[in-house]
Amino acid sequence: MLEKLFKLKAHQTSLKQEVVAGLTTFLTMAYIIFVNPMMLADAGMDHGAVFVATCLAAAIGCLIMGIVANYPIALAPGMGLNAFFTYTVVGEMGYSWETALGAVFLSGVCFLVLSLVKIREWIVNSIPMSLRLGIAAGIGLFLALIGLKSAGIVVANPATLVSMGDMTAFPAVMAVLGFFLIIAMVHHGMKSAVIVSILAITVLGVLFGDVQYNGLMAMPPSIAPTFMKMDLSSVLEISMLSVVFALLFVDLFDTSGTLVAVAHRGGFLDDKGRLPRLNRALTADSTATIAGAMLGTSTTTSYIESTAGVSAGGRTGLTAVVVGILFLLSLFISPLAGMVPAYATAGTLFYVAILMMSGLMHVDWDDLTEAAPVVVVCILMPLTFSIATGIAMGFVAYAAIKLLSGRYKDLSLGVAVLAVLFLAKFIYG
Ligand SMILES: Nc1ncnc2[nH]cnc12
Repeated sequence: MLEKLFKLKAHQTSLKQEVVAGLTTFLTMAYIIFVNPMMLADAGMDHGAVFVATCLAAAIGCLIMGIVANYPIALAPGMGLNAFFTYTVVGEMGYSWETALGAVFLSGVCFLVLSLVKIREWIVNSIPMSLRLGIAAGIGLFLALIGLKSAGIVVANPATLVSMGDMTAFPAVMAVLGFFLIIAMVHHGMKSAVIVSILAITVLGVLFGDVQYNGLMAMPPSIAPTFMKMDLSSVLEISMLSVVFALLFVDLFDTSGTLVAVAHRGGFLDDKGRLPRLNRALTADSTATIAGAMLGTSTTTSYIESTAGVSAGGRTGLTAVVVGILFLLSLFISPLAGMVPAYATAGTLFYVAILMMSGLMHVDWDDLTEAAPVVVVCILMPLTFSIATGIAMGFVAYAAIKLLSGRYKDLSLGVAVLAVLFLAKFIYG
């Protein structure tokens, strides 16, 4: 049956190879089980319920991707997208988390429709590569800042805006240690580096009496506080539509970039550089977002960490199915998830920042008209504490710079229209 469903022989793989690949991918992305509930709890959501929603949304995404699209690509609620949900939509714009979940739901439905009618490809292709790279890197810097702030390493300063916190305080020391541990372990090829670092720092927290030990395993907590709590009543307001648009937009870039990167690593692209069964992969992605919003989590997306499993030999959807099953089993480790302190995951955020910034090497730094908008996005995204603002400023900068430099041919209609819309939003609010 496995052979019929996943065509293991045709993909020159075996059950054992796929299970090892699935375990590898899971270990590299399992940090989301700890980070996501912590991040969404900042938006006022129930930690236990989000923990369950995170595991279930990831499992649903992985199982659909594996069984329907037959790709070794795993999904989970995305970093960056969860920060946008908590700090921009709820924190800055003041919407309730229920309304924000409604916006996630609607963005998932729009993504599904766009994928089915193939407009998605046109939108993504009309965005210049430099802006796509800049957006990924900017999200990375944004995550790094969140990590530094949560560990007390970067603190507010009325004179200079920000400055260094108390580096001898326990959380700061632990965060730095966790980060160094990850880098050293990754350097030595340890696939489980991130999760080992999170657990090691949590154990130190318990040993030093900073974290209370609550046990490791238990029946899953109730999902009732977030299940079907999304509120769709205000998502049709004009200001909310821009949130839906931003969520859709960020997910669009995120997913496209991730799918291409993973497919590239696995050799799944055809001779024209296209991904076969792309629509099935996108359908899995958007369906998982819709299911995640109903369960109680921010946007679910394809994970770049899937490249770890592909490097370990994962070639078919069976890898993703193994990851999905492991996320289901994770439902039983909620006491451990509840114990992990913020400083144990701060190093992880910084590490993800490094992964997301690596694309900057492909920017044409000799062409100022390409490099300048990239830097605008990268700097403004963390400093305005908003992914959406960073993206919008990048588009405006790109269009203005290309126009003033006389490089009209580089300016596609899509970018020009978006730049005008973003500019209007800055002016009229
Ligand atoms: N938003 C995201 N996109 C791709 N891979 C990720 N890994 C963690 N967050 C991710």
